Amino acid sequence: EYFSSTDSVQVLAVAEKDLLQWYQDFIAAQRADFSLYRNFIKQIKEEHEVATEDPESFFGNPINAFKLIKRTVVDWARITGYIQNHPRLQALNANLSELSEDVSFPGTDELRGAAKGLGRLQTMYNLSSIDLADGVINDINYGSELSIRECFEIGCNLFEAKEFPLALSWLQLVLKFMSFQGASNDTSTNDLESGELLEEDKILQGNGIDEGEVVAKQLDHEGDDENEYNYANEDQDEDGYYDEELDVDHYYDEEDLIYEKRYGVFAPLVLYDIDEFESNLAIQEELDDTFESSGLANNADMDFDSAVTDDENSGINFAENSSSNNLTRENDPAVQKILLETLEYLALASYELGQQEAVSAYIDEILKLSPEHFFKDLEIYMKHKKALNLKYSDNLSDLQRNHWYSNYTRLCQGKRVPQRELRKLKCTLDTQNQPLFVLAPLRKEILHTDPEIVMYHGLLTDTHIDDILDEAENGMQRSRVGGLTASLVRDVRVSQQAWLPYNSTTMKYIYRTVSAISGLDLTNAETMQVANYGIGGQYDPHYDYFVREDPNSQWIGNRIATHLFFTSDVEQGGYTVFPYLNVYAKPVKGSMIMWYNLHRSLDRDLRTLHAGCPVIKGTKRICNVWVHSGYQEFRRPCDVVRDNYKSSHFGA
Ligand SMILES: O=C(O)CCC(=O)C(=O)O
Ligand SMILES: [Fe+2]
Repeated sequence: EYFSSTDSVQVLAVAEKDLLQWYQDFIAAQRADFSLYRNFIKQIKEEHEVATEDPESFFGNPINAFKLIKRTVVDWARITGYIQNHPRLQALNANLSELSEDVSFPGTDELRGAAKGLGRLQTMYNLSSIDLADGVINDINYGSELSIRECFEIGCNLFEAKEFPLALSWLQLVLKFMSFQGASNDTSTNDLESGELLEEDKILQGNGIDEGEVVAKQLDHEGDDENEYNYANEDQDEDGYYDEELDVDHYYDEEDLIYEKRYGVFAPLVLYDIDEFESNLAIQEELDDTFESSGLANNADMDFDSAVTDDENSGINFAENSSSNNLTRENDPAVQKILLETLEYLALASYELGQQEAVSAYIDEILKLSPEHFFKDLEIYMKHKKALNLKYSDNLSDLQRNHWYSNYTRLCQGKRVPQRELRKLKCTLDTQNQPLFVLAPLRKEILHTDPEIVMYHGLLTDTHIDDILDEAENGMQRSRVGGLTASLVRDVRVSQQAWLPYNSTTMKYIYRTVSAISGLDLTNAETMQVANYGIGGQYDPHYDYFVREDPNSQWIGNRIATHLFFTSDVEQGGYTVFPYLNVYAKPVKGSMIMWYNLHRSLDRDLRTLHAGCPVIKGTKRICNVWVHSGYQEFRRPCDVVRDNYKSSHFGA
């Protein structure tokens, strides 16, 4: 579960650094080998060219005859042995499997989850796809743009998640970025130029600039000037590297092919698309078979010296080729493939939304690109099938259908409906008649009066919070919702959580503080829940009390009160909101919100519906102390009259 927690994303980033280093070293070493093989083979090939002119005379020369025999006995055997033993690849594989034991790499679900997280943010905060693609979140430019490929991935994943309008907006962006003037009717502009097309592909296509540099540097260290020369120049020759006729060249092509694949080098770890993975695997296997070689360390022993010396064919045409790296190439199969897939998704998403004309327009474009595309038949089907004509409301989620939904989103955006009552709200310093607070009075902010929702500021210091995080670190798991038996991982709550008992010094401090503030008996409190929310992390509107109480619960009675600590600030988003009460609270590190979930009569207070809004930027950390109603008879006695009438007309 990576998308739901910033902490785990950071773990992944650390793991990726390892991957980066390993592959970089691996590639550098492979390339160094390649140049040795190539030079060796080139030299032999030249000999054969001479030999074919007059074989009899050539091999009639005892020196030539000796060289041939020496090569077959010594050199070819060495190369073969070198290639067949494979410590480098074995070492890489060992590293990889060790890493995947430590870190569970994300899969397709996680990618989908992350895309949905972004989509949730867009819906909640009216963030346009084009702004996000430009790295702009709520008018703040964070300078991290999305590439076309990333926009494409978001679009596809949102489509698969049935978020059709959002999927459309992303895929239309892809079309626009590709400067495709087809069926897209969106006319807004974007900073991205088509020249920036498929930025990853540029890298993945193995133009090799970086790797070449790396190797050149490495060889520089080793003082191997010849090799460095070959290396630095190798990048310059984009297609084929060397004489086309040389068989060895196809190794390079294959190597490049691997990079060209979307997740080429990561294929064994990131299973994105099974077909793609399989074809990568096939290429990888072929490559492995070919280069079952021993490590670079053995190079010194090999007798390739003569072959390494000259290489007059390398290093030409640098300037020419660098301009052909521009990926706007219309006929580039990678570009065509994305374009086609984008159009396919656009046609399907439009179809789902009943946008019949758009469907036809997209299919026309598809057939222009690929006349035999199977959408040919689908077009007839789609044209003849009655337009779905879904209304806007047909696409609303259950959540969006709630009558409080607009309050919810408004509050999440930090906006309240103006109300007379708001004027009664105030901030006070309060000792609560507790000796604990005489010297350091509580800084109370009343957010709502009936039911009372109070925010207490500055309760936890950074040290307390660090202690809590340390204690919770090992127990974090994706949050589950649901009472009784069903405890499900659902999108309703996207966060990670752990539970802490009141044992340590800091936890005892929390226990004392909460009992002093609320006056409740904490012997009937749940252990403290620690949670953190990452990208799009949130908690849909809900009640903290249990609708059906668990007869086997270890706690007596329902959750009478919630104490919600904020243990981080949040850069953007992540407010706690009460849709019925027109209340929002912006998280402030070290503060706590407290409210009662039950009326004094212990009936459920339906007004306490609340939510954790999606985090837009940053990490949100909270802790919950839920106290149950048992033992509180003297702490919070009942009124004479039942007071549940106050909320009986609320509720979904
Ligand atoms: O994250 C929030 O602001 C609310 C959390 C919450 O309501 C809960 O954990 O029950
Ligand atoms: Fe809650």
